[in-house]
Amino acid sequence: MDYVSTRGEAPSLGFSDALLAGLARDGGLYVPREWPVFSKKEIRQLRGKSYQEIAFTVLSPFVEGDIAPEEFRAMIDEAYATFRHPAVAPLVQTGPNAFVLELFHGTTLAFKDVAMQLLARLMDHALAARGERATIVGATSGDTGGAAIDAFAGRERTDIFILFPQGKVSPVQQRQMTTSTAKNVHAIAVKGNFDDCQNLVKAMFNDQSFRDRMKLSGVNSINWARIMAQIVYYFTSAVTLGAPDRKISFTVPTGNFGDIFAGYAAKRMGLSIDRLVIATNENDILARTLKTGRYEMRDVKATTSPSMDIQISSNFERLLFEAHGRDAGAVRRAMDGLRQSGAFEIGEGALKAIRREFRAGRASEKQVAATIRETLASTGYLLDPHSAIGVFVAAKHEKPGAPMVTLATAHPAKFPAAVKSASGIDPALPTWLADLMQREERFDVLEAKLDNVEAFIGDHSRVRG
Ligand SMILES: Cc1ncc(COP(=O)(O)O)c(C=O)c1O
Ligand SMILES: N[C@@H](CCOP(=O)(O)O)C(=O)O
Repeated sequence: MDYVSTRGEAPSLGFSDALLAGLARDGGLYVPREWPVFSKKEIRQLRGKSYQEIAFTVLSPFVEGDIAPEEFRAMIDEAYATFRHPAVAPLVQTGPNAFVLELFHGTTLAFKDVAMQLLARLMDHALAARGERATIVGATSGDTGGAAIDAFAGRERTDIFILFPQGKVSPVQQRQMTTSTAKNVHAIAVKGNFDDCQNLVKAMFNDQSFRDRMKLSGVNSINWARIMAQIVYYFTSAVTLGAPDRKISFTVPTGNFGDIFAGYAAKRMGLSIDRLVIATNENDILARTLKTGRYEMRDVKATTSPSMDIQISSNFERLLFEAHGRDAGAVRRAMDGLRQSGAFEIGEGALKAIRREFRAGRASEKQVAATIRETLASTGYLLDPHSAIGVFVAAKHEKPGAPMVTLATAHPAKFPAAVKSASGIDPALPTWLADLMQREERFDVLEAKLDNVEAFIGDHSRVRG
């Protein structure tokens, strides 16, 4: 399988090169040249299989020609052995047709662990094969950073630099990033918001000489391998609920559009998905875009779901590419508009294509708190604020008799203040993190300026240009 850039001006690459590249050299995002498609019979055969077996079957076409099957299987087994639940991503029924898909049984209690544990192993494998090292950079609104630091800590071939917005992540999220004792880990508090952090990461990738000198690689969902790994749980949950002989809908708490784009990919691969519902918090740029056809940035509001406090939703670019029939010129024009004026219009045809596949809704801060409280009262289930946004929006898009799965993207203990204020319950961290808040912190604070961040990374990375 090879990968093409959404902006059409970078060379197409094989899997491992796309993995190490992160962002394409033309600023675009890599997508597979074509979607592998599974027949109904092949999907039916996934029933009753383990998460690891399904991951191997579903993901193999994406790495074919690049990674030997037995090596890929070993990476999958090792990655998911870090999960604390035998099913990796169990389904929990919360209503007659309502389910939550728990994606928070990994080491850092958010869905990011699912992809990040595999990504770290894939990168080690690709770097070892080339005898190279890499400097990993990532931007986080709270969860990607912790998951990446956990997955890459102590790895010989990589140094990792995570930019998080100072004062805008939960205390648990911050500690997960700042208490690592591994020498290859660097947590950086940026004086700005998540979009500033993400812009800095993209700017470093677009600075070709810095990129080459530092051998930059990325762990955000701009990296195709992140999306790829997230496709698996749509398959595992859908076949459990009767796919391919029944259509399943999914509601996804959405920020950077990576998780829901993985659902779209699963559908393109033949999975019988009915509705794909985008759920946003008060930073509702995606819900507004679906309604009006205009993607228009506004100021970011701080909410109780900080991981979704995002305006520049990176993976929407991958959807635009598909919705425009893979016309890279149309994507370039939209992205130029976004850079120049903070907005772009989606043409009628593309908008129609997007609306055919997606619905969207938003939850206000009051609605999030009420959903946490009411779900607890009616089912005994305690949601984190991000998952609560999903459950609130899902309820508005359920169809009688059709299963609706909401992705539960984080454990409530990552956001104890918001959960306690909504429900009265103080959710406890699991035993392996019980002393997290007593661990010593280590991080640097930098202005949101490209020169400062590049100088810091240049001084601290073991990759020397
Ligand atoms: C807990 C949680 N829920 C939802 C999201 C949104 O996911 P995505 O950015 O893939 O849309 C994030 C951050 O990405 C998150 O950390
Ligand atoms: N919500 C994310 C933001 C970054 O998203 P990513 O999926 O592109 O890595 C976070 O928690 O950091």
